Parts: sequence; C-alpha cells; structure tokens
Amino acid sequence: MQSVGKLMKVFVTRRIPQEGMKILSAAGVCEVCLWDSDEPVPRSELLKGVQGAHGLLCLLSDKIDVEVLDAAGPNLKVISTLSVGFDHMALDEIKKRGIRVGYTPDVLTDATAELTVALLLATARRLPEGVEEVKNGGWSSWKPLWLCGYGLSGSTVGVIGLGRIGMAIARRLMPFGVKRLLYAGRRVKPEAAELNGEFVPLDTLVSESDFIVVSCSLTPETQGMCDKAFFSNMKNTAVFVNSSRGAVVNQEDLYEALKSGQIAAAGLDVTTPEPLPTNHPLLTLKNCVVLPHIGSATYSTRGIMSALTARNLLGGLQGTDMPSELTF
Ligand SMILES: O=CC(=O)O
Repeated sequence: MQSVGKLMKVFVTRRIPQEGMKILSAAGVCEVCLWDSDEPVPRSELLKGVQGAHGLLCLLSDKIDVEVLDAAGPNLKVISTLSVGFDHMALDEIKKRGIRVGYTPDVLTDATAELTVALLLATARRLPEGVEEVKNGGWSSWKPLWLCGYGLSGSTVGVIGLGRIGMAIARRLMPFGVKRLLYAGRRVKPEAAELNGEFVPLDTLVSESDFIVVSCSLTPETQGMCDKAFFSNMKNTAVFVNSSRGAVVNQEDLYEALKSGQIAAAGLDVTTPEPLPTNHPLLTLKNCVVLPHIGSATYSTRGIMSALTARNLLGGLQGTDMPSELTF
C-alpha cells in the first residue's frame, strides 16, 4: 500500500495533449516523469524511466515487453496506452504480474472511420496523383481518359473486421450508393443488419468486393493475412484499404499485386515498419497512397484520448474503476 503523502511515480513516454497532463497533475497522487519530446523515447531511456514506476502511460509505438516490465519492477500496477490497439504490449506477461491495462476504445471511432473513408476516396479517385499533376505541369487539358478511377456508387464493399471502427466506416460508406456490404471476421454481427451486411467467408469477400477495407485487430490469426493468395483472389479493378495495423499485410505481396496490375490501388494508413523508410518500394508506386498512421488525428479526438488515458491511469494507480479497462 502506498504510504500517505508519498506520491506514486508515473512514467509518460511522450508529450501528450495537455488535457491528460492536467488531469494527472490535478489528481495530486502521482509524480509525473515525462519523456519531454514529440519523438519516441529511446529504448534505453524507457528502461531507465520506468524503474520503480507505479504507472506507465505509453503509446502504440512503445513496445511493452518483458524487458520493460522487468525494468519497471514490482511497483507497476497499471499501464495506460493512448491507443485503441494493444498489440504492442505483451499481455500474457502483463497479466501474470497482475498489472491492469487501460486503452482508448470508442473515443477515436469517428475520427478513424472518417480518415479511412477519406483514404479510400483519395486512393480510388487518385487524388494524390491529381494534385501532383497540377503542381508539376502534367495538367495539359481536360482529357476524357485521364486520371480515371473507381466510384463507390453501385459497388460492393467488403469490410474485414466489422467491429466498432469497421461498422463506423461501413455506416459512412453506404450513403455513397454502395449496393452490397460484405463482412468477414470471427462471428456474425447483429448490428450489421441495419446496413443489410452479409457475413461471408473471407475468400468470398475478397473475390466479390470492389473495395476491401481492413479494420480488424492484429492477432496471430490476422498477421500476414493479406498475402499473395489474398491479392490474387481480388478483382483487377478492386481497391484495397488498410487502417488497422501494417502487419496484417504482407507488403512484398502487396507491392507485386500493385505493380503487376493484379489489383487497382491500395491506400494504407498503417505500414510495417512505421515510419516506412522513404526508399520503400511501395512509395515508388502511383497506385499506392500511404499515410503516416493518422487515423485518430483530429485535435479534439487526441485531446479526448489523452484525458481518457490519464483517467485510466489514475484508476489503476488508485485501485478504482478505470473508464476503459482492457479485459484480457
Ligand atoms: O492505431 C491507432 C490506435 O490503436 O489507437
């Protein structure tokens, strides 16, 4: 038990929006050690910073493995991540040590769905190519066959992983005149009925969709799921969009599929690694639009995520309810 008057140590691995920092300082229960930078904490500093910490506030880019847990030591009661994803944390080890975990579901659903729709449209209608042509003088006249892409009207959209975010994406896409919504995943989702969503085997979704949106979590089952066989099964006119985790995709296979014309285009908000090296082959392709993992990046969403992450941390420190505790 923490002795009265003694503050608990919290390590925060990056500058976060002030909403969260204010909540932590106002609570008066913890002393915050902040890696005061917008850039990732070097591993050695992370290992030093967590020593003796009671709480760890981390980001999806921090790998929280046995080494970090060992470095933190037995004081650590709670890890609160500023993300909905939790594949960066060694949950089995965390569980063994009885450490609670907080995360940020729901609050980023709208922002992420919106970004995914923007990415899909930008990719399908070739917006980055068009913008580039305007700047580099390639726009010589209005041309009937120039910069044509694919539209959603009358199309079949397949969502892999119709969870909170997948459903929010589907709800936003349907008003564009989508004819059929297919989804694949672990189980039937009753909420899909409102959109006449059809639960189908992954193979069917892949072969019948004009747009494939990946919105599932990264798990051992989904790791590398979008591979050569997957892309070979897609229509040549189909567009692939991923805003979940980069590791769901085999990027070499995606490159081949895009280069050879096996598929029409891809929009990625997530890659492996992140950042994607600037000399990566995917970046040489006009039909591949890559964004720097900005799904939840609106000012308001990031502020709300920061506040929720702080509240989760405080709940864990004080042994009370956490607003969004991960059950695992
Ligand atoms: O990818 C974003 C998140 O997990 O919050």
